[in-house]
Amino acid sequence: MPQLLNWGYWRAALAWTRRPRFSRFTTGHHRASCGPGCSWDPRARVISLQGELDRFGGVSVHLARLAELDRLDSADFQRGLQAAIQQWRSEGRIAVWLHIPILQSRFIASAASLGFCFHHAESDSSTLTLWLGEGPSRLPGYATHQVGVAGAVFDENTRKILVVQDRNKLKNMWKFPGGLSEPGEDIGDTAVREVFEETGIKSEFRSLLSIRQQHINPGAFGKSDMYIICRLKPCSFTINFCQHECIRCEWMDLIDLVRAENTTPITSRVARLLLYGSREGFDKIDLTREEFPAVYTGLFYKLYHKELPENYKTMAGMY
Ligand SMILES: NC(=O)C1=CN([C@@H]2O[C@H](COP(=O)(O)OP(=O)(O)OC[C@H]3O[C@@H](n4cnc5c(N)ncnc54)[C@H](O)[C@@H]3O)[C@@H](O)[C@H]2O)C=CC1
Ligand SMILES: [Mg+2]
Repeated sequence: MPQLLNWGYWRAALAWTRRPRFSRFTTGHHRASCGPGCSWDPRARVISLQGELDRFGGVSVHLARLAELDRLDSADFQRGLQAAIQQWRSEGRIAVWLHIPILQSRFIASAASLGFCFHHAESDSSTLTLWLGEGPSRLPGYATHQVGVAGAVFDENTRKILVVQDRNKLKNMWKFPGGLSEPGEDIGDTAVREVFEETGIKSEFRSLLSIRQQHINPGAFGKSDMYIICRLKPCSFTINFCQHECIRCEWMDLIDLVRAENTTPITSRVARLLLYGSREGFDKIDLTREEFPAVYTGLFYKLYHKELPENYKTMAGMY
């Protein structure tokens, strides 16, 4: 948890010369509260931010918490930020994280001229960083991969597998239906959702079969791409495929997909993996899923690995 510092600590964190246009602050000689995370002291003629100190010794500044932000011009902001940086340096802070609401993006150029760089952006804000510590920056980067998930829906009774041909890319190439994971979505849930959206087939997660990692992927805006294929069990069989995304969709004999030439290498390899699993037992190919509580956060996560025999899980009487 970042430590919230008291007002006095950050009194000089961001200051600019008071201007007459802030007339509502010209009377009174007490500190007026002007919103969460920000205080105004008419005597000191400064605006102070409630900076947050993180556990690594960096400082986070949320401009959204600064009152009168709409009326602050870029030059005043830059002067205030410069003074604050000096202060943080003298206090031995290692980095500054500056969170800027999209409507206040005019401050980005001011910050950049003082050495800040983009760290990441969300739909409504950007985050810039400035390294103040010794040597090159040790700040972690932002997201490095996108995650795509496909569902290999295999019907053990008919030995048929569900395949599609994309409308927009890989035309005439058979592949498994799938798509990009939503933020916070489990891998198996992405596979089930994407299969249903693209083909109309309902299914259940069974296991994780393969992971492909590819760098500098044009479809991932030049970032890395993780493409995960799951084994799914069908719960319905009537195809009603999405005309926007697919030009063909069918239940194909698994052996035909294994022999097919108009397919991607990854689809072909996973078809062979499924053939092996269906003949020798899926335990040979499945990475199964189990949920655990996270030690530090108390949240839950999923762990995927080859099935571990029950006596090895408990280790009862094993020593
Ligand atoms: N090796 C294989 O068999 C294949 C693997 N993949 C992997 O699957 C994952 C993504 O699957 P998708 O089916 O593509 O995702 P998806 O099912 O989430 O569809 C993405 C949608 O966004 C649209 N789209 C993408 N870029 C666009 C742009 N610049 N402008 C407008 N619309 C755009 C597409 O037309 C599609 O409708 C990735 O991980 C990718 O690497 C995708 C195709 C084949
Ligand atoms: Mg798709």
